[in-house]
Amino acid sequence: MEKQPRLLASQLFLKNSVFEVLLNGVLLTWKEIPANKKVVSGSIHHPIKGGTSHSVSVSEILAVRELDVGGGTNDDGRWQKMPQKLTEAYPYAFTVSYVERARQHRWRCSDVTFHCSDGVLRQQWIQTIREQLTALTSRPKHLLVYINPYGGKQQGECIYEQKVAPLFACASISTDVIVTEHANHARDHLKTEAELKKYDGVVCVGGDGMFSEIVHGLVSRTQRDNGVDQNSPEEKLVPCSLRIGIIPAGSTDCICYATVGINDPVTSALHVIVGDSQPMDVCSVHHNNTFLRYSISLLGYGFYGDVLADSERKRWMGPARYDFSGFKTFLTHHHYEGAVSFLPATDILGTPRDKTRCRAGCFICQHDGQLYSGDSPEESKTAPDVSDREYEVGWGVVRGKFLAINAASMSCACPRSPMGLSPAAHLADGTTDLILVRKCSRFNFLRHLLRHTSKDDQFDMTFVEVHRVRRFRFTPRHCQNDSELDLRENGKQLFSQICRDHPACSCSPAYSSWNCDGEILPHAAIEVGVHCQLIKLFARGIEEQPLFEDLANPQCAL
Ligand SMILES: CCCCCCCCCCCCC/C=C/[C@@H](O)[C@H](COP(=O)(O)O)NC(=O)CCCCC
Ligand SMILES: Nc1ncnc2c1ncn2[C@@H]1O[C@H](COP(=O)(O)OP(=O)(O)O)[C@@H](O)[C@H]1O
Ligand SMILES: [Ca+2]
Repeated sequence: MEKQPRLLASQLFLKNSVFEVLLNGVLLTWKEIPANKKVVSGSIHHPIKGGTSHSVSVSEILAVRELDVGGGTNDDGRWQKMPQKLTEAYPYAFTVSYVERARQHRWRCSDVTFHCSDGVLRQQWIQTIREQLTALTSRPKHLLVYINPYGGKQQGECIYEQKVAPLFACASISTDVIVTEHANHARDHLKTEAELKKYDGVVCVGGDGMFSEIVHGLVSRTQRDNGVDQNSPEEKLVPCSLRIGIIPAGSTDCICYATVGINDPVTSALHVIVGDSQPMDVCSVHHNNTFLRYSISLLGYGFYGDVLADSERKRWMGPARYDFSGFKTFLTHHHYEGAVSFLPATDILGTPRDKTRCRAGCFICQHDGQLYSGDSPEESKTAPDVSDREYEVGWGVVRGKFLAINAASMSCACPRSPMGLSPAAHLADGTTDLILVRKCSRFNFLRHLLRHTSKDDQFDMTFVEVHRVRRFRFTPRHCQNDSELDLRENGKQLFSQICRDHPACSCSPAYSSWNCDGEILPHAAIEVGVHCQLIKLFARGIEEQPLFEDLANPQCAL
């Protein structure tokens, strides 16, 4: 028979008042007892009306610890200031640390200290709370942490030491920390060396590029361990068992923002500690049956590829490099010619034009994720050659000149674009939103881009189309074969020569690059497939905000 959680109810002191404190296995509640209704002996629960009350889910309690009232410090060594009368009459105290929700999806760690006159009662409380925390099996106990010291504003180590490590210690999580020494250090360590069995998860301190390293390391390791060939675009990949936590310390941090709702290291650390789990789709990118990269957020050709290529040369500017290169790329207004063929996701709930958003516990992700087993008839269809594609059942093809070709496997919301590139995209539905922006005037493109920063619909424009797809391919007009890279290099030289000779020329180069989660891909011709729920994050998706956030405090729900 399943063991029932112990129910505990006592009258305990908190800040000069008596509180009725109740622990029932799901919630810890404390409610102030009006002065005329006190039952001082009380370990029996009496429902009492009136007074302030608080309620915390046991799943959001971080830790409980004894407080040494006499010495004035708790077992963290932190100084506790307490009224003398209280410490004399009720010398036994314990502190509960728990998650408190603040504004805009921010989480904070709060402490509440209860006092009593009986040492046995205090032990009973501490032990019972610890038992209930131990029963929460989804919580990590041992984590492998990678810090990129050069991401974003180069604050990764400091953010981790000051904001995150103390919280992990408070929650009794042990860590092995690696500060990376070069690009791909984390990826290669995960791929070949790391003793993954020792850990309950991996934590990444950095930006989207660093997260991408961790994903590449974990996914490649999992495929190798399971004998799966990543070079085959049709291969069904094996999901990774370890969850990944992101402590945002990069420039865009869009994966953190779109899965938590805010880029805040403390909030992210708390999501790791409570053991949240959010499945995520991953796109695989291939060229000529050779694996290139995985993408979790944005795969962008044209505008976002050019912004990235330009911004990489300006890393010294920090996150501001994207604003500079974004503006410059907008002015250059290059377009690129090619054919995009895609396999629409027809069997799913949801479209890219929906008004509903992917939120914590998303029904569409649950429904579409289950439906997508990888064996569906659509999935087994291979991409035909581009010349045949319009005639192939199920596949669509669009040819033309594009300012941007973007595939957003999730909303790609970030502080620059709070709704994201595809506001209705889902984290774990097995699809990506393919956004095609055809050549248009600078003015119209600016209107489209500006809509990324507002609530207006960026797809409601004649030169923009969006498709929710399972697979797609891009073939640039001027090359359809293996020698693409050579052509590309020669083409660049040729083009720059022509443009040097004709400075006023407004023609576009033949190729852009792909921006793959902030990393540049060298090939223009790619084939992309979505792998539903291949990885899991220590996150839960963005929580719905209370209707009147200013007034509503979910901690005071009683
Ligand atoms: C001229 C007005 C332009 C206004 C456009 C604003 C739209 C911004 C949308 C940003 C979407 C970002 C998608 C996420 C991409 C990241 O993976 C990538 C790498 O991040 P990180 O490793 O943390 O540096 N970031 C980018 O590619 C930056 C794109 C910024 C474009 C202005
Ligand atoms: N120690 C290191 N030195 C140099 N580059 C690194 C190091 N560790 C990781 N990187 C690389 O830095 C790049 C950017 O990292 P990221 O954390 O995403 O910062 P940002 O958001 O500023 O781009 C990634 O491509 C990653 O591979
Ligand atoms: Ca998706």
